[in-house]
Amino acid sequence: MNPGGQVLKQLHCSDAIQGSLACEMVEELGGVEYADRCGTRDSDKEKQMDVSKDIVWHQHSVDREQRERQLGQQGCVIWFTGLSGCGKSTIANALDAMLVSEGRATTLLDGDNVRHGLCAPPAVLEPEHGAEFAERFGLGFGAVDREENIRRIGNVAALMASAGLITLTAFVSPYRRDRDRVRKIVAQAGRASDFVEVFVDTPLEVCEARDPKGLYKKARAGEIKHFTGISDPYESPESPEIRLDGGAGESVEAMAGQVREWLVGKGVF
Ligand SMILES: Nc1ncnc2c1ncn2[C@@H]1O[C@H](COP(=O)(O)OS(=O)(=O)O)[C@@H](OP(=O)(O)O)[C@H]1O
Ligand SMILES: Nc1ncnc2c1ncn2[C@@H]1O[C@H](COP(=O)(O)OP(=O)(O)O)[C@@H](O)[C@H]1O
Repeated sequence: MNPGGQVLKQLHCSDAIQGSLACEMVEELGGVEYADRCGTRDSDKEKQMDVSKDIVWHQHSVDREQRERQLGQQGCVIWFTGLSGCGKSTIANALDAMLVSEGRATTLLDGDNVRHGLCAPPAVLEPEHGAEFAERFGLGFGAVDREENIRRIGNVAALMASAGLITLTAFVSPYRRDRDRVRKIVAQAGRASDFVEVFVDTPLEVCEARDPKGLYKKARAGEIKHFTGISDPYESPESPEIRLDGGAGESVEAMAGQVREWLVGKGVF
């Protein structure tokens, strides 16, 4: 990677972050906010820029194929996306239970849960790590924070798929670019077909009527900023592998079954 070159100038911010660039280099790419939050801040910037050259990929003796053979399935990422309240968690949870009852090895990453740990907000980090750390690494719901949230989850999901697990994820993941980046990460870790985008397409009115956590009410009252569908955008997938019509009165079991059938059809197990 040539950090000063034209090639980098064309990169997106988070691609540059993966290359361990210093704040100024990332800023140069146009991502000032992301750079300030996530770029390296060490005084010895020269050394920081060279760090990537000192990291060498380690080839393990147990490879992915061996793990998959042992489990009798292909690792993959089933990525549920949609508005808050569309049914992502409920359907992913039903599918998870269905697959586990059949002896499949799975895992389920859910937005609300992951935001309690790996992607915790600043207020959760501050008591243990201090204000500066919390401000730098804690995540909220602005576009850059969602980008980092999905980047972290995408990498974790790819690692889990590499371990042979059927990895179910339920995140709003409202931005197409962020989802497409995860698709790329997952494909690079395995096969192009390993990323399965499932769009839970439930009309906003239905989600808002459900409002199980009272968040839409708060968003309408202006108590929550950047609320997807109300004061923040949701970019629908253009060509998801699977589209579930979450507002048509179909049962959760039927929709989970639809995803299961798709996996069977693709030979995942
Ligand atoms: N501003 C705003 N916008 C959307 N959602 C919000 C917001 N604030 C809190 N919540 C709650 O957080 C859950 C979404 O977290 P995610 O990590 O999935 O979001 S994202 O993928 O980074 O967009 C989401 O969970 P689900 O309702 O299960 O989708 C909400 O309960
Ligand atoms: N197909 C469905 N039909 C009726 N209610 C549903 C359906 N799917 C989900 N629900 C209900 O809608 C609410 C939101 O579902 P949830 O899975 O939490 O959505 P999300 O994870 O997308 O925020 C829950 O109360 C759930 O029971």
